Amino acid sequence: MTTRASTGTAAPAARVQNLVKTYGVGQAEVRALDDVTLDIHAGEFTAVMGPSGSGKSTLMHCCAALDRADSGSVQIGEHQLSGMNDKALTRLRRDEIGFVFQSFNLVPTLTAEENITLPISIAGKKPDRAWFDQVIATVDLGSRLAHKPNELSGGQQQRVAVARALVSRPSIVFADEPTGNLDSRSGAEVLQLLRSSVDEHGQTIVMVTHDPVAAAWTDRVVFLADGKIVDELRNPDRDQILAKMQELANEAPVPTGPASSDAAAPRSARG
Ligand SMILES: Nc1ncnc2c1ncn2[C@@H]1O[C@H](COP(=O)(O)OP(=O)(O)OP(=O)(O)O)[C@@H](O)[C@H]1O
Repeated sequence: MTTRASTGTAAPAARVQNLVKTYGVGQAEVRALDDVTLDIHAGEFTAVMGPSGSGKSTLMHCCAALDRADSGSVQIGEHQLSGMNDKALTRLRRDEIGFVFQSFNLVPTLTAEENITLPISIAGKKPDRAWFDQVIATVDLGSRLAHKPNELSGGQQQRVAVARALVSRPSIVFADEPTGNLDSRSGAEVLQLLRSSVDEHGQTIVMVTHDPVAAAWTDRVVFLADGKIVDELRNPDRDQILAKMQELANEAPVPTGPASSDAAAPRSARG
């Protein structure tokens, strides 16, 4: 693993304050985010972990301007999301935010290279050739750039997706379970790529993951439980992360209501 990035002292890449998001009403109401306050430091690789249903995806979607919270605020760089209309949010997502999804989300009819340059083409811009070449070199796809997604392995496809996220030089990249569909070797290649984009290019990355091995590649792991930030670890190793996850699973309230062997199982067993 490469050297860790130093702790950011600059303005945060993202600032979340008192964020609340509920789904449903009345008896069915779920408080997916319950007063979350969090700074994402620029130039760091941050993991978000927590039991299933703890609010990780909701937090990610609200931060990435894919969903709106009920109250509280999200700031990406200098941009305060709450005051922005849909058009401005679309522009913000295009210009400032990169996404990597668990399912790669590549366009099957385009080559790897065309997929990588697609967001720039859609924005009506030309790729900065020097930066494009650097990204391609980091992704290490060699002669595979002319291949279509179905001619690439899962790991190669995800590296294309990471390159696509990086090529427009977003101020922040959100990765939702980026290694969730990969075997451990391909997953490690993708994590190495994310890590080196932080170390070598100062990229800011936030990654949701269930996997302690993946989280051990990051600078900081933030833990969510029941919609709240409950802890964080800095430069953790896999065992520390595992221990923290176990602790959270043990602390999870035992659900009340009709007895059911499945519902009574610890959260870790259900997730
Ligand atoms: N569209 C929705 N409608 C109703 N409830 C929702 C919706 N999306 C999420 N929830 C609920 O909000 C809570 C948080 O969900 P979220 O998907 O953010 O959790 P998560 O930590 O990402 O879970 P997982 O690890 O299983 O993906 C859960 O109780 C979930 O059931």
